[in-house]
Amino acid sequence: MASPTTEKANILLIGGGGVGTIVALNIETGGLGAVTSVLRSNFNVVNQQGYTIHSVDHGEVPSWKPTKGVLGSVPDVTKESLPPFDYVITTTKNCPDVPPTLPELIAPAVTPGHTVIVMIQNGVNIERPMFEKFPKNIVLSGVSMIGSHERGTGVIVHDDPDILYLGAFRNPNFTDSKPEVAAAHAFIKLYGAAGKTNVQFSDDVQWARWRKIIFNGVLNPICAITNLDSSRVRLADSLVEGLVRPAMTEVFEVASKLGYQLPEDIIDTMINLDPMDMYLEPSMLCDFRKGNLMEVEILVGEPLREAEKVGVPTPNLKVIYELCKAIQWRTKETKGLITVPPKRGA
Ligand SMILES: NC(=O)C1=CN([C@@H]2O[C@H](COP(=O)(O)OP(=O)(O)OC[C@H]3O[C@@H](n4cnc5c(N)ncnc54)[C@H](OP(=O)(O)O)[C@@H]3O)[C@@H](O)[C@H]2O)C=CC1
Ligand SMILES: CC(C)(CO)C(=O)C(=O)O
Repeated sequence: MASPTTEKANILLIGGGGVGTIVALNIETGGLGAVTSVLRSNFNVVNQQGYTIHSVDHGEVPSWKPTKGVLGSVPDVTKESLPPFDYVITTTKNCPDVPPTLPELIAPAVTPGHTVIVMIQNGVNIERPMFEKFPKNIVLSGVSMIGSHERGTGVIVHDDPDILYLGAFRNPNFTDSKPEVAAAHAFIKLYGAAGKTNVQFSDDVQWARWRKIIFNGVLNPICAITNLDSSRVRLADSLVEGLVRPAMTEVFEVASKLGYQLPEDIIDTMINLDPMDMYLEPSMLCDFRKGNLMEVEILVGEPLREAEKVGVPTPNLKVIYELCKAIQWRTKETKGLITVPPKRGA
């Protein structure tokens, strides 16, 4: 487990978009961690002028940068003789169908046996490839209920308060879970130090992830496929009873078969998660509208593969998955990640 090497914990955050920026701001405001953020498309703008943040929790924050600055790529701690990072926080979109995979991306910054990896990302089974690549590291799970998006380059609009359920994934190579639980509490302390966020310990991170996947595996992709925000999905004729509820019921049954007993009213809770007058755009719809790749595999593919393993029929989820994969395929073609054979006569 990381014992901070400097007075403040030395933190690398990878992916400074909607969620990552607010995560970095929370930590810096609390004063117990010093953050370096690795950025991609917004690197030049943020490097030159900082972020412009409109936050329901932090107010108006102009020209903001983490104290250790921003980088355009993941630093290699061994080659660059850098002090080890106590924490590497992942807040990118997680798309294992597009290389590099997340473990490959973060590897140069991870010190085996020292760095605590904190995955503040949606999805189920996301820890499995992490433990394969980093068998000696602690990996924490952050299930975030925030609403925060990058609306222009370096412009973050955070309009739904930050609630984070933080706990430890079980590393199958560790016999004792105590260091993992201690690491979760240590991170909660530094994350919540500013008192601007609602961060809570989660003692069953798999349960928390299967609870949230009822929303993220169904409403999120349906919003993207239909190009409708979640309020319009709820208003649109028979879509809720015809597709949303049946597909959520399938995911509920998969979770039950796996041993995660969710509350009986979870489906209604998730359908009505956000106030109607919020017109919430879930993250997959945001990606669709920006022409970005979507987290199809960790949000829809994994629940479906689990369903197949435990023998739960999921005909609705299967159709949602195939349609999402087709959208993803189209985005990959637009981005030049795949090419099709030339049209005859062209
Ligand atoms: N937004 C929300 O309100 C919520 C999101 N979540 C989850 O949080 C996670 C983060 O989502 P969100 O903040 O919305 O995502 P965003 O797309 O807003 O931000 C992700 C950031 O990561 C960057 N990134 C991606 N790959 C790399 C890379 N290789 N190197 C450096 N930077 C990279 C992206 O850059 P680029 O612009 O170049 O792609 C982007 O700036 C996801 O798992 C999401 O499902 C959970 C709850 C709510
Ligand atoms: C549930 C919700 C909408 C916000 O926490 C989300 O997880 C997402 O946008 O992906």
